[in-house]
Amino acid sequence: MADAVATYYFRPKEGITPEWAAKAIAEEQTTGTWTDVSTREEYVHYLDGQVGKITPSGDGYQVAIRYPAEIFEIGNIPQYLSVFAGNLFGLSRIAGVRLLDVEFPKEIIPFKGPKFGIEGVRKLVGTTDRPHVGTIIKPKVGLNPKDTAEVAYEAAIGGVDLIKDDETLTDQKFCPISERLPAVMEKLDQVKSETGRNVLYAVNISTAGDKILERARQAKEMGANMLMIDVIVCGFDAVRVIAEDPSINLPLHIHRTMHAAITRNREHGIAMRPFCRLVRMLGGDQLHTGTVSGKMEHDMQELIGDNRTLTHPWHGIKSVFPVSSGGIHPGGVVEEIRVLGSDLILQAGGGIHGHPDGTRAGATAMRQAVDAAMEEIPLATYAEDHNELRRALEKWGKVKV
Ligand SMILES: O=C(O)[C@H](O)COP(=O)(O)O
Ligand SMILES: [Mg+2]
Repeated sequence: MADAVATYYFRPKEGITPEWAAKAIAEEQTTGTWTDVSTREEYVHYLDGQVGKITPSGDGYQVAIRYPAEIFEIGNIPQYLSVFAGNLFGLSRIAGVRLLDVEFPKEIIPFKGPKFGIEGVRKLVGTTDRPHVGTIIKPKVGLNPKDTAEVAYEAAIGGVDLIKDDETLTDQKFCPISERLPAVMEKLDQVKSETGRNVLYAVNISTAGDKILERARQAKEMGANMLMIDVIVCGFDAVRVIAEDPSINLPLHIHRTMHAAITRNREHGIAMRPFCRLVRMLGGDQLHTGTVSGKMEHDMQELIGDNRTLTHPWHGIKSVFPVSSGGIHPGGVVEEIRVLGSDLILQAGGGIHGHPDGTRAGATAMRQAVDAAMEEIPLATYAEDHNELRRALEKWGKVKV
Protein backbone atom coordinates (compact mmCIF):
# COMPACT_ATOMS: atom_id res chain seq x y z
CA MET A 1 0.00 0.00 0.00
CA ALA A 2 1.25 3.50 -0.82
CA ASP A 3 1.79 5.94 2.04
CA ALA A 4 0.00 9.24 2.62
CA VAL A 5 2.17 12.35 2.65
CA ALA A 6 1.19 15.48 4.54
CA THR A 7 3.01 18.76 4.02
CA TYR A 8 3.25 21.20 6.91
CA TYR A 9 4.54 24.70 7.44
CA PHE A 10 5.90 25.06 10.98
CA ARG A 11 7.81 27.52 13.13
CA PRO A 12 9.56 26.21 16.22
CA LYS A 13 9.79 28.39 19.33
CA GLU A 14 13.18 29.89 20.18
CA GLY A 15 15.74 27.32 21.23
CA ILE A 16 13.94 24.49 19.40
CA THR A 17 15.55 23.11 16.25
CA PRO A 18 13.44 22.45 13.16
CA GLU A 19 14.60 18.84 13.22
CA TRP A 20 13.31 18.39 16.77
CA ALA A 21 9.98 20.04 15.92
CA ALA A 22 9.39 17.96 12.77
CA LYS A 23 10.24 14.75 14.63
CA ALA A 24 7.93 15.77 17.48
CA ILE A 25 5.06 16.14 14.99
CA ALA A 26 5.78 12.81 13.29
CA GLU A 27 6.06 11.00 16.63
CA GLU A 28 2.98 12.58 18.21
CA GLN A 29 0.87 11.65 15.19
CA THR A 30 2.09 8.08 14.93
CA THR A 31 3.76 5.83 17.50
CA GLY A 32 5.61 8.20 19.85
CA THR A 33 4.83 10.65 22.61
CA TRP A 34 6.74 13.35 24.55
CA THR A 35 9.15 10.80 26.12
CA ASP A 36 10.36 7.33 25.28
CA VAL A 37 8.08 4.57 26.51
CA SER A 38 9.00 0.96 27.23
CA THR A 39 5.77 -0.22 25.59
CA ARG A 40 6.82 0.95 22.10
CA GLU A 41 7.58 -2.57 20.96
CA GLU A 42 9.83 -3.20 18.02
CA TYR A 43 6.90 -4.51 15.95
CA VAL A 44 4.95 -1.20 16.06
CA HIS A 45 7.71 0.78 14.32
CA TYR A 46 6.35 0.05 10.85
CA LEU A 47 3.70 2.64 11.70
CA ASP A 48 6.26 5.38 12.50
CA GLY A 49 5.88 8.70 10.66
CA GLN A 50 8.83 9.47 8.38
CA VAL A 51 10.17 13.02 8.36
CA GLY A 52 11.18 14.27 4.90
CA LYS A 53 13.53 17.08 3.92
CA ILE A 54 13.09 20.26 5.97
CA THR A 55 13.28 23.45 3.91
CA PRO A 56 13.11 27.11 5.03
CA SER A 57 9.76 28.78 4.25
CA GLY A 58 8.86 32.35 5.26
CA ASP A 59 9.61 32.75 8.97
CA GLY A 60 9.66 29.00 9.50
CA TYR A 61 10.07 25.74 7.61
CA GLN A 62 8.24 23.28 5.44
CA VAL A 63 8.34 19.52 5.80
CA ALA A 64 6.59 16.51 4.31
CA ILE A 65 5.72 13.74 6.74
CA ARG A 66 5.00 10.29 5.38
CA TYR A 67 2.31 8.30 7.16
CA PRO A 68 2.23 4.56 6.44
CA ALA A 69 -1.04 3.54 4.78
CA GLU A 70 -1.60 0.89 7.48
CA ILE A 71 -2.07 3.57 10.15
CA PHE A 72 -5.42 4.50 8.61
CA GLU A 73 -8.72 2.78 9.20
CA ILE A 74 -9.91 2.77 5.61
CA GLY A 75 -12.93 5.01 5.12
CA ASN A 76 -12.87 6.56 8.61
CA ILE A 77 -12.46 10.28 7.90
CA PRO A 78 -12.50 11.40 11.56
CA GLN A 79 -9.59 9.01 12.12
CA TYR A 80 -7.74 10.32 9.03
CA LEU A 81 -8.07 13.85 10.37
CA SER A 82 -6.75 12.81 13.75
CA VAL A 83 -3.62 11.52 12.05
CA PHE A 84 -2.93 14.43 9.66
CA ALA A 85 -4.39 17.18 11.76
CA GLY A 86 -4.71 16.08 15.37
CA ASN A 87 -2.72 16.84 18.51
CA LEU A 88 0.19 18.39 16.59
CA PHE A 89 -1.39 21.85 16.55
CA GLY A 90 -1.16 22.11 20.32
CA LEU A 91 2.50 21.17 20.88
CA SER A 92 3.75 24.02 23.04
CA ARG A 93 7.35 24.06 21.78
CA ILE A 94 6.12 24.80 18.27
CA ALA A 95 4.92 28.38 17.81
CA GLY A 96 2.80 27.60 14.77
CA VAL A 97 2.06 24.71 12.44
CA ARG A 98 -0.18 24.68 9.38
CA LEU A 99 -1.24 21.64 7.37
CA LEU A 100 -0.83 22.71 3.75
CA ASP A 101 -1.76 19.65 1.73
CA VAL A 102 -2.15 15.90 1.86
CA GLU A 103 -1.31 13.41 -0.87
CA PHE A 104 -3.89 10.69 -0.43
CA PRO A 105 -2.99 7.39 -2.09
CA LYS A 106 -5.87 5.80 -3.97
CA GLU A 107 -5.88 2.90 -1.47
CA ILE A 108 -7.24 5.06 1.31
CA ILE A 109 -10.01 6.57 -0.83
CA PRO A 110 -12.77 3.96 -0.81
CA PHE A 111 -15.35 6.63 -1.73
CA LYS A 112 -17.06 7.25 -5.06
CA GLY A 113 -16.69 11.05 -5.07
CA PRO A 114 -19.20 13.41 -6.69
CA LYS A 115 -22.15 11.83 -8.48
CA PHE A 116 -22.44 14.77 -10.86
CA GLY A 117 -19.24 16.83 -10.85
CA ILE A 118 -18.78 19.78 -13.17
CA GLU A 119 -19.96 17.89 -16.24
CA GLY A 120 -23.03 16.49 -14.52
CA VAL A 121 -24.09 19.85 -13.11
CA ARG A 122 -23.53 21.48 -16.53
CA LYS A 123 -25.79 18.84 -18.08
CA LEU A 124 -28.56 19.62 -15.59
CA VAL A 125 -28.31 23.33 -16.32
CA GLY A 126 -27.64 22.98 -20.06
CA THR A 127 -24.31 24.79 -20.40
CA THR A 128 -21.07 23.79 -22.03
CA ASP A 129 -18.29 26.17 -21.10
CA ARG A 130 -19.43 29.42 -19.54
CA PRO A 131 -19.24 30.02 -15.78
CA HIS A 132 -22.51 29.53 -13.94
CA VAL A 133 -24.09 32.41 -12.08
CA GLY A 134 -25.67 31.83 -8.71
CA THR A 135 -27.31 33.85 -6.01
CA ILE A 136 -27.74 33.61 -2.27
CA ILE A 137 -31.16 34.84 -1.21
CA LYS A 138 -30.71 37.97 0.92
CA PRO A 139 -31.36 38.90 3.64
CA LYS A 140 -29.76 35.65 4.76
CA VAL A 141 -32.50 35.09 7.32
CA GLY A 142 -35.90 36.62 7.95
CA LEU A 143 -37.85 36.39 4.70
CA ASN A 144 -40.97 34.24 4.80
CA PRO A 145 -41.38 31.33 2.34
CA LYS A 146 -43.55 33.31 -0.06
CA ASP A 147 -41.12 36.22 -0.34
CA THR A 148 -38.17 33.85 -0.55
CA ALA A 149 -39.83 32.16 -3.52
CA GLU A 150 -40.60 35.53 -5.08
CA VAL A 151 -36.94 36.59 -4.83
CA ALA A 152 -35.91 33.21 -6.27
CA TYR A 153 -38.27 33.76 -9.22
CA GLU A 154 -36.88 37.22 -9.91
CA ALA A 155 -33.29 35.96 -9.79
CA ALA A 156 -34.08 32.96 -11.99
CA ILE A 157 -35.99 34.92 -14.60
CA GLY A 158 -33.17 37.46 -14.57
CA GLY A 159 -30.76 34.71 -15.60
CA VAL A 160 -29.12 32.89 -12.67
CA ASP A 161 -28.43 29.18 -12.95
CA LEU A 162 -28.44 28.49 -9.23
CA ILE A 163 -30.20 29.79 -6.17
CA LYS A 164 -29.08 28.87 -2.71
CA ASP A 165 -30.01 29.36 0.89
CA ASP A 166 -27.54 31.17 3.06
CA GLU A 167 -25.51 29.28 5.63
CA THR A 168 -27.59 30.30 8.65
CA LEU A 169 -30.94 29.55 7.06
CA THR A 170 -31.98 25.98 7.77
CA ASP A 171 -35.42 25.09 9.13
CA GLN A 172 -36.40 27.97 11.42
CA LYS A 173 -40.00 28.81 12.22
CA PHE A 174 -40.03 31.97 10.10
CA CYS A 175 -39.16 29.99 6.96
CA PRO A 176 -39.56 26.22 7.39
CA ILE A 177 -38.18 23.96 4.67
CA SER A 178 -41.58 22.29 4.30
CA GLU A 179 -43.01 25.61 3.06
CA ARG A 180 -39.94 27.25 1.55
CA LEU A 181 -38.80 24.39 -0.67
CA PRO A 182 -42.14 23.69 -2.43
CA ALA A 183 -42.70 27.44 -2.86
CA VAL A 184 -39.29 27.97 -4.48
CA MET A 185 -39.57 24.85 -6.66
CA GLU A 186 -42.97 25.98 -7.90
CA LYS A 187 -41.44 29.28 -8.99
CA LEU A 188 -38.54 27.50 -10.66
CA ASP A 189 -41.03 25.28 -12.52
CA GLN A 190 -42.72 28.45 -13.69
CA VAL A 191 -39.36 29.77 -14.92
CA LYS A 192 -38.81 26.48 -16.74
CA SER A 193 -42.15 26.73 -18.53
CA GLU A 194 -41.62 30.39 -19.39
CA THR A 195 -37.99 30.18 -20.54
CA GLY A 196 -37.10 26.48 -20.90
CA ARG A 197 -34.22 27.01 -18.47
CA ASN A 198 -33.48 24.59 -15.65
CA VAL A 199 -32.50 26.49 -12.49
CA LEU A 200 -31.10 24.69 -9.44
CA TYR A 201 -32.05 25.45 -5.86
CA ALA A 202 -29.66 24.35 -3.11
CA VAL A 203 -31.80 24.02 -0.02
CA ASN A 204 -29.72 24.03 3.15
CA ILE A 205 -30.22 20.72 4.96
CA SER A 206 -27.45 21.32 7.53
CA THR A 207 -28.44 19.93 10.91
CA ALA A 208 -27.41 17.45 13.60
CA GLY A 209 -25.63 14.27 12.54
CA ASP A 210 -28.53 12.00 13.47
CA LYS A 211 -31.05 14.07 11.48
CA ILE A 212 -29.33 15.16 8.28
CA LEU A 213 -30.05 12.05 6.22
CA GLU A 214 -33.72 12.17 7.09
CA ARG A 215 -33.80 15.85 6.22
CA ALA A 216 -32.15 15.16 2.87
CA ARG A 217 -34.67 12.42 2.06
CA GLN A 218 -37.57 14.68 2.99
CA ALA A 219 -36.16 17.46 0.79
CA LYS A 220 -35.89 15.03 -2.11
CA GLU A 221 -39.51 13.95 -1.58
CA MET A 222 -40.57 17.60 -1.60
CA GLY A 223 -38.99 18.04 -5.03
CA ALA A 224 -35.52 19.41 -4.27
CA ASN A 225 -33.13 19.43 -7.24
CA MET A 226 -29.99 20.21 -5.18
CA LEU A 227 -28.97 20.06 -1.52
CA MET A 228 -26.64 22.29 0.44
CA ILE A 229 -24.42 21.26 3.36
CA ASP A 230 -22.34 23.52 5.64
CA VAL A 231 -19.42 21.09 5.69
CA ILE A 232 -17.20 22.40 8.48
CA VAL A 233 -19.95 22.80 11.05
CA CYS A 234 -21.75 19.57 10.11
CA GLY A 235 -18.55 17.55 9.73
CA PHE A 236 -17.07 16.03 6.58
CA ASP A 237 -18.91 12.78 7.01
CA ALA A 238 -22.22 14.57 6.48
CA VAL A 239 -21.26 14.95 2.81
CA ARG A 240 -20.39 11.27 2.51
CA VAL A 241 -23.61 10.12 4.17
CA ILE A 242 -25.76 12.14 1.78
CA ALA A 243 -23.66 11.42 -1.33
CA GLU A 244 -23.70 7.67 -0.71
CA ASP A 245 -27.41 7.34 -0.01
CA PRO A 246 -28.91 5.69 -3.10
CA SER A 247 -32.33 7.25 -2.57
CA ILE A 248 -31.06 10.82 -2.82
CA ASN A 249 -29.04 11.19 -6.02
CA LEU A 250 -29.00 14.99 -6.06
CA PRO A 251 -26.03 17.32 -6.65
CA LEU A 252 -24.51 18.67 -3.43
CA HIS A 253 -23.57 22.31 -2.92
CA ILE A 254 -20.95 22.59 -0.17
CA HIS A 255 -20.60 25.79 1.86
CA ARG A 256 -17.59 26.22 4.19
CA THR A 257 -18.90 28.54 6.91
CA MET A 258 -16.44 28.67 9.88
CA HIS A 259 -13.51 27.58 7.70
CA ALA A 260 -11.63 30.86 8.19
CA ALA A 261 -11.19 30.12 11.90
CA ILE A 262 -9.06 27.21 10.68
CA THR A 263 -7.71 28.32 7.28
CA ARG A 264 -7.02 32.05 7.57
CA ASN A 265 -3.92 32.16 9.79
CA ARG A 266 -0.87 31.63 7.53
CA GLU A 267 1.17 30.30 10.45
CA HIS A 268 -1.26 27.95 12.13
CA GLY A 269 -4.22 25.75 11.30
CA ILE A 270 -5.21 23.96 8.11
CA ALA A 271 -5.12 25.41 4.61
CA MET A 272 -8.18 25.02 2.37
CA ARG A 273 -6.39 22.47 0.15
CA PRO A 274 -6.87 19.36 2.33
CA PHE A 275 -10.54 20.34 2.74
CA CYS A 276 -10.90 20.52 -1.06
CA ARG A 277 -9.54 17.00 -1.34
CA LEU A 278 -11.84 15.70 1.37
CA VAL A 279 -14.96 17.28 -0.12
CA ARG A 280 -14.06 15.91 -3.55
CA MET A 281 -13.47 12.35 -2.38
CA LEU A 282 -16.58 12.41 -0.17
CA GLY A 283 -18.93 13.50 -2.95
CA GLY A 284 -19.47 17.28 -2.95
CA ASP A 285 -20.36 18.59 -6.43
CA GLN A 286 -19.74 22.29 -5.73
CA LEU A 287 -17.49 23.87 -3.10
CA HIS A 288 -16.85 27.44 -1.98
CA THR A 289 -13.13 28.19 -2.26
CA GLY A 290 -12.95 31.98 -2.17
CA THR A 291 -12.84 34.87 -4.60
CA VAL A 292 -10.30 36.99 -6.42
CA SER A 293 -12.26 40.22 -6.10
CA GLY A 294 -14.63 39.65 -3.16
CA LYS A 295 -14.96 40.56 0.51
CA MET A 296 -13.20 37.65 2.19
CA GLU A 297 -9.46 37.45 2.98
CA HIS A 298 -7.57 35.12 0.66
CA ASP A 299 -4.19 34.20 -0.78
CA MET A 300 -4.35 34.25 -4.56
CA GLN A 301 -1.87 31.44 -5.17
CA GLU A 302 -3.59 29.17 -2.65
CA LEU A 303 -6.97 29.96 -4.22
CA ILE A 304 -5.77 29.13 -7.73
CA GLY A 305 -4.28 25.87 -6.46
CA ASP A 306 -7.43 25.00 -4.51
CA ASN A 307 -9.59 25.41 -7.61
CA ARG A 308 -7.18 23.26 -9.62
CA THR A 309 -7.39 20.62 -6.91
CA LEU A 310 -11.12 20.47 -7.54
CA THR A 311 -11.04 20.57 -11.32
CA HIS A 312 -7.93 18.64 -12.42
CA PRO A 313 -7.84 14.86 -12.92
CA TRP A 314 -7.43 13.06 -9.57
CA HIS A 315 -7.60 9.33 -8.94
CA GLY A 316 -10.41 8.99 -11.52
CA ILE A 317 -12.80 10.90 -9.22
CA LYS A 318 -15.19 13.40 -10.84
CA SER A 319 -14.32 17.09 -10.64
CA VAL A 320 -15.97 19.60 -8.31
CA PHE A 321 -17.32 23.01 -9.42
CA PRO A 322 -15.41 25.70 -7.50
CA VAL A 323 -17.64 28.48 -6.19
CA SER A 324 -16.52 32.13 -5.98
CA SER A 325 -18.73 33.72 -3.39
CA GLY A 326 -18.55 36.56 -0.89
CA GLY A 327 -18.71 40.14 -2.09
CA ILE A 328 -19.00 39.28 -5.81
CA HIS A 329 -20.69 41.80 -8.14
CA PRO A 330 -20.71 42.30 -11.91
CA GLY A 331 -17.67 44.61 -11.77
CA GLY A 332 -15.49 41.75 -10.44
CA VAL A 333 -16.66 39.03 -12.81
CA VAL A 334 -14.03 39.53 -15.56
CA GLU A 335 -11.19 39.35 -13.03
CA GLU A 336 -12.63 36.19 -11.43
CA ILE A 337 -12.81 34.42 -14.78
CA ARG A 338 -9.41 35.70 -15.95
CA VAL A 339 -7.69 34.27 -12.87
CA LEU A 340 -9.83 31.21 -12.11
CA GLY A 341 -11.06 30.15 -15.56
CA SER A 342 -14.57 29.40 -16.69
CA ASP A 343 -15.22 26.15 -14.84
CA LEU A 344 -16.50 28.34 -12.05
CA ILE A 345 -19.69 29.35 -10.28
CA LEU A 346 -19.93 33.08 -9.66
CA GLN A 347 -22.27 33.62 -6.80
CA ALA A 348 -23.56 37.00 -5.71
CA GLY A 349 -25.93 37.89 -2.89
CA GLY A 350 -25.53 41.63 -2.31
CA GLY A 351 -24.15 41.96 -5.86
CA ILE A 352 -27.54 40.88 -7.28
CA HIS A 353 -30.19 41.91 -4.76
CA GLY A 354 -28.42 45.24 -4.19
CA HIS A 355 -28.74 46.25 -7.85
CA PRO A 356 -30.34 49.69 -8.11
CA ASP A 357 -33.19 48.21 -10.18
CA GLY A 358 -33.71 45.09 -8.06
CA THR A 359 -33.01 41.39 -8.14
CA ARG A 360 -34.05 40.63 -11.73
CA ALA A 361 -31.85 43.38 -13.14
CA GLY A 362 -29.04 42.29 -10.79
CA ALA A 363 -29.16 38.74 -12.10
CA THR A 364 -29.21 39.97 -15.69
CA ALA A 365 -26.23 42.25 -15.01
CA MET A 366 -24.22 39.30 -13.66
CA ARG A 367 -25.01 37.26 -16.76
CA GLN A 368 -24.09 40.19 -19.01
CA ALA A 369 -20.75 40.51 -17.20
CA VAL A 370 -20.11 36.79 -17.82
CA ASP A 371 -21.05 37.20 -21.50
CA ALA A 372 -18.68 40.17 -21.82
CA ALA A 373 -15.87 38.13 -20.26
CA MET A 374 -16.53 35.12 -22.52
CA GLU A 375 -16.69 37.31 -25.62
CA GLU A 376 -13.58 39.19 -24.45
CA ILE A 377 -15.31 42.53 -24.74
CA PRO A 378 -14.24 45.16 -22.17
CA LEU A 379 -16.90 45.48 -19.48
CA ALA A 380 -17.33 49.23 -19.99
CA THR A 381 -17.87 48.73 -23.74
CA TYR A 382 -20.37 45.93 -23.16
CA ALA A 383 -22.19 48.10 -20.62
CA GLU A 384 -22.82 50.81 -23.22
CA ASP A 385 -25.71 48.84 -24.71
CA HIS A 386 -26.53 46.59 -21.73
CA ASN A 387 -28.45 48.74 -19.33
CA GLU A 388 -28.49 46.36 -16.32
CA LEU A 389 -24.72 45.98 -16.42
CA ARG A 390 -24.25 49.74 -16.84
CA ARG A 391 -26.42 50.46 -13.79
CA ALA A 392 -24.51 47.87 -11.72
CA LEU A 393 -21.16 49.35 -12.69
CA GLU A 394 -22.41 52.83 -11.83
CA LYS A 395 -23.14 51.59 -8.30
CA TRP A 396 -20.18 49.25 -7.67
CA GLY A 397 -17.66 49.90 -10.46
CA LYS A 398 -15.38 51.87 -8.17
CA VAL A 399 -16.30 50.23 -4.86
CA LYS A 400 -13.48 48.47 -2.98
CA VAL A 401 -15.12 45.33 -1.55
O1 LIG B 1 -22.75 32.50 1.59
C1 LIG B 1 -22.17 33.31 0.85
O2 LIG B 1 -21.37 32.94 -0.01
C2 LIG B 1 -22.41 34.76 1.11
O3 LIG B 1 -23.62 34.88 1.76
C3 LIG B 1 -22.27 35.66 -0.06
O4 LIG B 1 -23.03 36.83 0.11
P1 LIG B 1 -22.64 38.18 -0.62
O5 LIG B 1 -22.56 37.92 -2.07
O6 LIG B 1 -23.72 39.17 -0.27
O7 LIG B 1 -21.31 38.59 -0.04
MG1 LIG C 1 -23.46 33.45 3.17
